[in-house]
Amino acid sequence: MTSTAPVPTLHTFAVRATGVDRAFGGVRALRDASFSARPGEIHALAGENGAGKSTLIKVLCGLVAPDRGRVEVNGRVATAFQELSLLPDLTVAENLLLADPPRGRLGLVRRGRLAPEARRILERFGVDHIDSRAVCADLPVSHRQVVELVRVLATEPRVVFLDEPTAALPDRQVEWLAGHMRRLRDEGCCVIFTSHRWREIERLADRVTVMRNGTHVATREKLAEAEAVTLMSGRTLGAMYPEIPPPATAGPALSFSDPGGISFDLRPGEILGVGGLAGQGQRELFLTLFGAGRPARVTVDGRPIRIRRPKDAIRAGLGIAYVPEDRKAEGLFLPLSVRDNITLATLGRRSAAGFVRRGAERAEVAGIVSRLGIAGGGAAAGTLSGGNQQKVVMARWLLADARVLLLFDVTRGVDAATKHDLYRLVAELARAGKAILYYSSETEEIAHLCHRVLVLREGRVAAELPGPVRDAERIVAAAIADGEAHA
Ligand SMILES: Nc1ncnc2c1ncn2[C@@H]1O[C@H](COP(=O)(O)OP(=O)(O)OP(=O)(O)O)[C@@H](O)[C@H]1O
Repeated sequence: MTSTAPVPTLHTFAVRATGVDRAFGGVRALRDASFSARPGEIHALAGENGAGKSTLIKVLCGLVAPDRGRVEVNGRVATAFQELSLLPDLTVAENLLLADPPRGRLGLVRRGRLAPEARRILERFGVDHIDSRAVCADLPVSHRQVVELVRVLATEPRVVFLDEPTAALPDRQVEWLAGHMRRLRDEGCCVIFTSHRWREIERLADRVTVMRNGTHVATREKLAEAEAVTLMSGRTLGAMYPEIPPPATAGPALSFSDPGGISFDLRPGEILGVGGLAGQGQRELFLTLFGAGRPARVTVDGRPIRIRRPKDAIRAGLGIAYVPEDRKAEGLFLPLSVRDNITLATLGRRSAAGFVRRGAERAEVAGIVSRLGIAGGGAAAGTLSGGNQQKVVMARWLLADARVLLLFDVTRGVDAATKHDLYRLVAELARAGKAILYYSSETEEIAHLCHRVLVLREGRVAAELPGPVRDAERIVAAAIADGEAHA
């Protein structure tokens, strides 16, 4: 039978949501949200923390039912989530083949075939350095993330959702993932991903959709970062990076000398960046200084101190803020209010004479809370978004006696507007005379925020660059150039 009816335009979209509402209890995660993505494109979803990106993905892949509105999908869908969905007690092979294990003639699972089959898949994706027999819980987070991605990509889907796929990946694996995203796109697959790193969106996405407050704001092929930030936050933020005040000329607040190959002095008001390719000893340096690594000797304000446990570091006036890999807030007392969390660090000081000066303290905290745009001073810290919790952790140091701050990847997984606020907080801490050691998995930040940058390679200082470096490529070049010189 022939028909002259026009061919239905089934393939103009791979997924489409129209007028979707979804609430969780009292929280309206999606409000009249619409979205559409095509086959053969990489489409980024951008928005602040809590804008509704993950919820939209969950609605589109059928994991969460919309309260209202329509969802249409063309083809097989695969999704990799932020919270890894691997079963931790199972091996890599079991996780990879869970949905479709190799079976014998009687339909029984051939356990002996699991590991070799999984190894073939890992080889196909160029990541056979990961042992298919390893138990997932024993793998580093970055490897678990790679396994999660391989599990998703290996199903040859027509639509792929990747919810912050790069947040736990080192640079090299980001390149690996980018390659596979492009390959899938070129094969006609629709690849949808979320990220808080604008450079990644710029580099990878054919189109970007911005969400704010659970709703669609714009979909564009080209979008400059400044406009994106305005669209995401609903406010004009001005320059992304603040002016960094000059450091004091006073003697060092901290001197560290490690026979292993890292030595530095850190002056009051100075922001010293720790850069280099991922995994070159940056984390170990921070852990050592915080008393959670190998024992170290440092000099703080001229006093030699031995650091063997975190208590030694805190007594010596070292404060640490970082985002742990599993993204659960540490260093905060979640049931206590924001205000109490900020003042906690100073209780010892204020009650030295037997009194806590509540009034003065309250005024000081109110000033900080409003200056830094921290939401809900009286609310329990546990109810804040990750980015706002991070602000509270750092705001504490403004009041506290800590003289040296160890800021380790404090902006990871945080949206652009909150990053903007955190950068200002870093500048303010420096202005208040705190000596700051700063690491970020985004080299861009180190390039803009730091007075000086130590470039690490294999646990040693490979180069020292005067800052602000501004051009992140120069830090990467210094890390690599030195590597070649040593090769
Ligand atoms: N299962 C749930 N129960 C209660 N509230 C939820 C649930 N899932 C999401 N929310 C709320 O819905 C809102 C949107 O969350 P969603 O995770 O979709 O945002 P997002 O844009 O993905 O944020 P992020 O960038 O931080 O991952 C937030 O206020 C969040 O707290």
